[in-house]
Amino acid sequence: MPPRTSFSDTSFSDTSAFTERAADLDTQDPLAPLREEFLLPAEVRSYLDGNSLGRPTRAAAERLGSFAVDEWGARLIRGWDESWFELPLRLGDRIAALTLGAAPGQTFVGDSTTVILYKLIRAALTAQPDRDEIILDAGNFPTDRYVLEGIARDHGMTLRWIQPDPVDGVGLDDVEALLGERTALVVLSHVEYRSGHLADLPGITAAAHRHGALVLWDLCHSVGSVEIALDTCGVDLAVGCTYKYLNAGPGAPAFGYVAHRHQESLQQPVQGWMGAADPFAMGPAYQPHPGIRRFISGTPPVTGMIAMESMLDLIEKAGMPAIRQKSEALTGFATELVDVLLLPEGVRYSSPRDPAHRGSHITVDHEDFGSVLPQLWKQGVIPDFRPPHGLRLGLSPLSTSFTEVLLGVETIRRVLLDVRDAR
Ligand SMILES: Cc1ncc(COP(=O)(O)O)c(C=O)c1O
Ligand SMILES: Nc1c(O)cccc1C(=O)C[C@H](N)C(=O)O
Repeated sequence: MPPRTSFSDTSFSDTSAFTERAADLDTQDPLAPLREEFLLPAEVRSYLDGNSLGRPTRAAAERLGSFAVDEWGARLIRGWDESWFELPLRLGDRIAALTLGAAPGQTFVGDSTTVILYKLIRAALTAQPDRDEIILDAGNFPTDRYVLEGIARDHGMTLRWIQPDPVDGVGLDDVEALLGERTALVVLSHVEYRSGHLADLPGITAAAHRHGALVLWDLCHSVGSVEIALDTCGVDLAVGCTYKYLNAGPGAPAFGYVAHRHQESLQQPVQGWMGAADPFAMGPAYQPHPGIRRFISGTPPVTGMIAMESMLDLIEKAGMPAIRQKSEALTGFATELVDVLLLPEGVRYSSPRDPAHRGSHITVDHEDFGSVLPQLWKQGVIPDFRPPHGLRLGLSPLSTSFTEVLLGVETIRRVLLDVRDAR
């Protein structure tokens, strides 16, 4: 029998239909073999949190061990000359080529997302002393908002807040309504961390430029799951974390992107020795390195970068178009399941219904989800929770199967009913 195109004709009692459909989707998935490249511990029955922390690849686990023994252990300080010094820019260029649509020499790896946000925002403002307004949105991730609040406080900037639709996020009109000749910078997330809404990056970037403003995009929830074209769209600045869909491991350093046309004119505020023109000259005064390296500050976190190379290999093998296609299929399947299994139990959507308008996660709401989550984790089903009542299903395209999604949503339904019955 051909796989069903939807569950609209299926009652929950026919769970075999769901199981059969999930199995068919996994069989037909051209990227399914790549899932075996990840560590898949049996007790994790359904991992739905790759947009917080991606699974490790098997190769990363092995690579971390050999790095400790063969490089750190055997080469010691010689490792810096042999490979580590170039790592931030070599990995930056790889991330750029594979996931950002960016030419070489514009992307570096190092620091946390928060610290790079601070450095690039400060650099953008210093370059525009005659502009004193920043556009941001109340739905952005807290670290973005907190960094901007601190900079506004310390440097006399006015924050122009967008109050976005909780599901449909920041729209072009929202930004255009606040743009003006005093706008220095627009700071937004490409994919919204709670709803998963996918912003109109090209349109908003062009609108900001029409008013002479710069744009900084936070790519944490899009890099590695959504196709991005920073150079083509004329993006000025971008930042993204590597521990979500780039599977670089907890606390792995972020990347920063600075378009070539800005590099000479931007001065980043944490001018450390590793961003100097000749770090080991240890000269009397700071002279910035002529290229993207000037945005590095101190010693880059080499150990934290080791794991990401093997994930970049998998992304290179799969290609971002196929990865995005799998992502849309996974979130599309998840919404089909939510429609049949969860909406009847009072669960509500907090994400756009159209896969083209969202990243690789969806959020559903119910007042009991705060109590449901711990039970799910105990049963090896691992989404995460975002206030006030949101269960977030993060579907990493290369490491998530359709069967895993079905198991997850079915378990969410069962635990939700158990929690309700226990009252
Ligand atoms: C949009 C966004 N920005 C930034 C961060 C995190 O910043 P950091 O890596 O500095 O904790 C996250 C979550 O990890 C995020 O979702
Ligand atoms: N980034 C995180 C972290 O470093 C530790 C624990 C959790 C997280 C997160 O999931 C935050 C993430 N950016 C979010 O979208 O909520």
